[in-house]
Amino acid sequence: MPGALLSALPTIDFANFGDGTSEEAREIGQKFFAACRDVGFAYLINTGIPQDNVDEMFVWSAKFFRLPMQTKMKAPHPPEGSKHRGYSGIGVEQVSQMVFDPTELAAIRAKSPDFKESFDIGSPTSPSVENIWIPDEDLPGFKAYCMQFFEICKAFEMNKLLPALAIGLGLERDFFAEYHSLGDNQLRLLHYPEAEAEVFESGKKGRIGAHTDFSTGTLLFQDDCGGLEVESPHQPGVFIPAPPVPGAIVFNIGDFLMRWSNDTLKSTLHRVRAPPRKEGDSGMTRERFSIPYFMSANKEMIIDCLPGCYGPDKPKKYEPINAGEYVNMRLNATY
Ligand SMILES: O=C(O)CCC(=O)C(=O)O
Ligand SMILES: [Fe+2]
Repeated sequence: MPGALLSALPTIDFANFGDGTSEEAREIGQKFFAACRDVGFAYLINTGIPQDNVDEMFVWSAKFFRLPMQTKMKAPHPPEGSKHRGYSGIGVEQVSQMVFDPTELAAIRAKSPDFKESFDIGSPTSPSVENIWIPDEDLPGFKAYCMQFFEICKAFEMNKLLPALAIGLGLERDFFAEYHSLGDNQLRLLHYPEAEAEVFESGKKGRIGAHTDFSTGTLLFQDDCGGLEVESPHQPGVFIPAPPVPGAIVFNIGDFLMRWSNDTLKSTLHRVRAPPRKEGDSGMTRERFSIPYFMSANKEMIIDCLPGCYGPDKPKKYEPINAGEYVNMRLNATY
């Protein structure tokens, strides 16, 4: 029973969600909504995403990151943060929390660089940004599998996840569909290399600093290394472990949906730390792989406060905003 292994985060079981029209589906939606409102994070189980596909994506990710640097650099991430595609080497991206001032950003980067490398992939039909691939002969099959996995995530998003959220919010099952119809999402392969435990303990290097995600929500697949932590909903500044659970996907709300919901749903701070040393360790902290899939609204959509999230007792806190402008503003601050 996976539930017994989980941390303080709630678990949402999609087994009986079906097409989202049954009474059981309504209950799943309500439970999911409560998790997004109270914690902003949940483990999702029985999503219908086959574990074999997830495992295979991790195999491809490891093959990609093991390529020589000069091969990975055939698909370099452009300097603009908003063109979030291709390979970023160690130290290129520094996650920061709502800091937009260049001097302040430079100071954060210099202090404790996120020790990770990443490869970003978007929809092949994205109207705004094109994918950047290494030549297929350098890793035959890689591009095809990434695209297949992207579609697997998108199917779960469109057929189950967004409908469950809509139902939980008391909206029509398909409410979010037109806002996310273009699937302008981002699949990100992440690799945190191994290093001496001491460099993490002394703060010379970090894995990923505390941050919130920008967009609607994130599906996060992690390997068995551990180290993901989520800010406690009850104690600000206290982080609770979100350990890997076989077969479960971590889900979290992003800032965009928090704003859209008039702060009803929570975009919660999270970070990745090196797992603590264990007796008999060699003094090296092992490498870690993870694969977030960020779900975004179509860039041209203007979003105003979600129906049901405002009223006489809860006035609208935010002006309507264009989805693309919002996300670009956030992305440009990370490069
Ligand atoms: O590597 C992880 O588990 C977390 C990654 C993450 O939070 C992110 O990329 O936004
Ligand atoms: Fe994140």
